[in-house]
Amino acid sequence: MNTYRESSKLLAPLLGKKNGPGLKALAFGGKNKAPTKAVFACVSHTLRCRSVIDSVLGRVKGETQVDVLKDIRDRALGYVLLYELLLGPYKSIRGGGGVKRSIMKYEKILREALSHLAAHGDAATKNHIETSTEDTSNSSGVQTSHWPKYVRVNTLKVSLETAVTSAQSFIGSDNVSLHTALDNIMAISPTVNNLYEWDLVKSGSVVIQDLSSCLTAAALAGGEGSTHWWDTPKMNVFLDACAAPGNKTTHLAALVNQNLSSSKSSNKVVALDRSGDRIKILQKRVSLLAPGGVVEPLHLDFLKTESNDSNFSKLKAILLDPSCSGSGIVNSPDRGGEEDTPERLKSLSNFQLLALLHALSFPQVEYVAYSTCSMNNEENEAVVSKALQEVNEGLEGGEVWELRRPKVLDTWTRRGKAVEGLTEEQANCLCRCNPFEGDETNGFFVSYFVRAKVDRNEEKYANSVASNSSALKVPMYKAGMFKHLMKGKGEGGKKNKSRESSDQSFDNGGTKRKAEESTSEPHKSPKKEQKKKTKWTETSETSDISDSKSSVPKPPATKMSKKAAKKNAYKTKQREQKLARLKKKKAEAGGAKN
Ligand SMILES: C[S@@+](CC[C@H](N)C(=O)[O-])C[C@H]1O[C@@H](n2cnc3c(N)ncnc32)[C@H](O)[C@@H]1O
Repeated sequence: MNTYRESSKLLAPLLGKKNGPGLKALAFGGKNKAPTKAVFACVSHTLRCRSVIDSVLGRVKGETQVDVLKDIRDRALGYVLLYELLLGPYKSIRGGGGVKRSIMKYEKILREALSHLAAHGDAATKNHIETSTEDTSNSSGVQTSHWPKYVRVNTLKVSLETAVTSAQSFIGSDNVSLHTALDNIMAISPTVNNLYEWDLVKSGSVVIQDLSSCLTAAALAGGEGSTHWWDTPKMNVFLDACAAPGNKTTHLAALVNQNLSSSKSSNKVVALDRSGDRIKILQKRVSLLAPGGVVEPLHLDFLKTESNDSNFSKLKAILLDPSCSGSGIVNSPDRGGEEDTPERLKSLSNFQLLALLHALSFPQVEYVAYSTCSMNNEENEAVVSKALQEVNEGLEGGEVWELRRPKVLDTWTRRGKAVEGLTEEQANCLCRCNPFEGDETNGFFVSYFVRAKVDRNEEKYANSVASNSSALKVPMYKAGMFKHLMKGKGEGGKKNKSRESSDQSFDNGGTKRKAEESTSEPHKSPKKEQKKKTKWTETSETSDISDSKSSVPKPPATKMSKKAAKKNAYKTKQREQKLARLKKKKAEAGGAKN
């Protein structure tokens, strides 16, 4: 469902009429299906703030002769989006579309008009503006308004230094810091509202992306620390198995193509998604963020891929960020009131396990990173534990998949849980983010697997943030460091006036996600659940995901000696047994859909 469109449908008859049925009567009194909680809330807030929106539009017209809604046919949608942009909990429009673009052209003058009314308007207007921004907690109950906004520097297009200098001049040095967790991530003051107007955002040179969503590609590319196994003369291929809208894909492409030795050819990320609509979004993002062939989008079901596919001959590593419950996403009201039922979780975790086992079954693959933006053990540690157990049963000859602590995330403090089947040591290899316990990110989970034949490298990894910070004279981010800038704007002040979201969906992509896509959260639910899910886009970007019927991965054909052939026959038998188990699981997974 598309929340903005649904809201505009409900709002339209209420905008024109003075004497007609009210919102509740329209919403719940007719023959139509009752609106979702999110749609009802959106319309009721828009109606409550309508007089403020009209005053803003009036002032803009008076001052600049611009009629913001003039070219917008669906006026109700215009009001909904204006409410979201100026007065809603996130002060931004999630998702993309033509109406958003028409409105965003005037964002600056609209905000100026609102500020003027907040300072000089009549008492009723001031009261409306104030009360609309008072509650800074979102539907999950987590206070996010003090979180920094995370900006990933897209090193395929711009250097960190250029991005920092540009940020300092666009939004002011006081608002800019480098996050200490990873290289090339800026933490921007939450008081900054106009990131989408920044040239570097528009050109894709930097990406607004939640820090948590940057962990997966970082783990895969930097798991072995600064020993970059992918910096070989020949191209290495990475697979992003569930890639759309492409935040992690483009991040990975940037990571594995930076600081390459001069004789090195580019590395490539093959990006799969089984949703036709979503792969189109990914293609758009790739052309902006990672042009030049370093990403190859493919509309394919990962579960139906085979390891001997010609696309995968140079494949070494897989990033797997499959559909999940999204229970870690706290800065999106889409989550409001949604319950993860046991059936839904079971279906999701079955699919996640299948996908992870499939990734681990590619004989040429040596590294796998598996992540979700879920808080549930069932989708995280339990999947990892079952996958390890299952995959290693079928392997022989000293080969074993093992969990490793990604070196690039060595200093990350929140670790995984030692659920059944995992030791404390293994749990310590896993990374989690928990906004309910104070982390300033969405909830997230990352695991990193390595084929044990790969030599251990005990090098201690240290990222470059400290040296970048001193070279560029930009501070390193410390939790709460922007609080003094928020006096009177959020929970730091007496009244909670700002509830800027960290805007990270695209990851919460770009699609959260964001520039356009970044805002239409890519996550994820099984097909039947998807109907219930809220999409904050003007145009529905539905998934065409069909029931996954995975085909069995086949080992690649190779020439071999008699001994090797015998060994291979044994391996094949083992693999067949494993695949039979997989198939059985899959049959049990049944309706496990996106
Ligand atoms: C959580 S989203 C991925 C978000 C993405 N990694 C990012 O950071 O932008 C999961 C994606 O997996 C896709 N998907 C689900 N099942 C799939 C399958 N069997 N094969 C390929 N893609 C699949 C969904 O369409 C969805 O786009």
